Amino acid sequence: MVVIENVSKVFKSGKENLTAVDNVSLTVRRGEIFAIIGYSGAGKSTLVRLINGLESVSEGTLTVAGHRISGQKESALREARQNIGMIFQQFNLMNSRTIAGNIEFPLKVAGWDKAKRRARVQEMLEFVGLGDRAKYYPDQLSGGQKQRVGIARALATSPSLLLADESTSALDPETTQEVLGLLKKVNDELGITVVVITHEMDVVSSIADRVAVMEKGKVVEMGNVYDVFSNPQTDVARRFVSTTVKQAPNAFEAAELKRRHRGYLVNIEITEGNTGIGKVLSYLGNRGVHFNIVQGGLETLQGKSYGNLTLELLGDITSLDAVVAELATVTTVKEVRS
Ligand SMILES: Nc1ncnc2c1ncn2[C@@H]1O[C@H](COP(=O)(O)OP(=O)(O)OP(=O)(O)O)[C@@H](O)[C@H]1O
Repeated sequence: MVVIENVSKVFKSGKENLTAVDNVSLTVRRGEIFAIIGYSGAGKSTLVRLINGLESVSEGTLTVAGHRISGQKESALREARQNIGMIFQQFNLMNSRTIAGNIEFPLKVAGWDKAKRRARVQEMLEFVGLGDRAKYYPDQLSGGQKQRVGIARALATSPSLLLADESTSALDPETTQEVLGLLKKVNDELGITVVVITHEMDVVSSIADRVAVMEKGKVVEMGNVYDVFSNPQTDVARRFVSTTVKQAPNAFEAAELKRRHRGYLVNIEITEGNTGIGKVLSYLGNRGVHFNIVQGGLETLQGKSYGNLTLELLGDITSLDAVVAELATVTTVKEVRS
């Protein structure tokens, strides 16, 4: 759906060059929800603006649904953009128009006749759950409702791609989940490909199929959401994971744990695959070893768990060594050291 090949964007200001997007290559597949996550300044918004042609690429090629975006003139871009809907953090609704008027606007621009416009507006209002709000004005709606209008407006002309740039960042956690639920419905029921730009791990874990992690203009990790976040390879991905799941003890926590527990402390990784952990732990008693769970965190992504547990193992040295060796055959085991 979106094919980005070796794309860079360099902003020039005076003698300074700033590379906002640095040699990025990625493919968003038709029908998926693809997340781009990164901290402020990573280049996410610039990448989205390159996808819809609001910024021109400095290098590389970019196509959306087979339409070339890079290197095109404004007239060709206008046509390509009809296939792309976009929603924004601040909703960008026109306050002087009713909700129906906002949703109708892109249909007017696209030249739809009045009867068709009316029917489509009502259809979209029903789809986003605002069937009874047609005559309201944006100021009379909550943030979540405004974003629903934004989604209805973006989808009115039936694009095949929806770009959501920090679309839930201005919303509280509960409303965020409602809007994410609606984006999932857009994807499931209408088959629209969704690209979500975010700095929030929860957004990715709630709805995305695949993710690209951006840092300093580059994509530093990319893949299936579960694979990337259950086994992060870069510091930036690990930082995102740590916002949702407690990590293995750091040096300070390890010292504190050692002060409070006299047993042998080990941290084990939990992933969906290693069902063998339970088996090993359930036989510990037979070896004269007991355990306490003293710290840890578990999370579910795409219906699969990942995380880690810190265990205090109690028993004689030889049995402990044997147990640790056995655990090491089914998962990653690290001694907790201060
Ligand atoms: N029009 C512009 N002119 C000059 N520099 C720009 C322009 N747009 C973005 N930049 C710079 O490019 C870099 C990437 O910005 P971008 O907005 O794409 O990042 P981001 O990951 O979306 O962050 P945020 O969430 O804060 O918007 C930043 O250093 C920013 O200052």
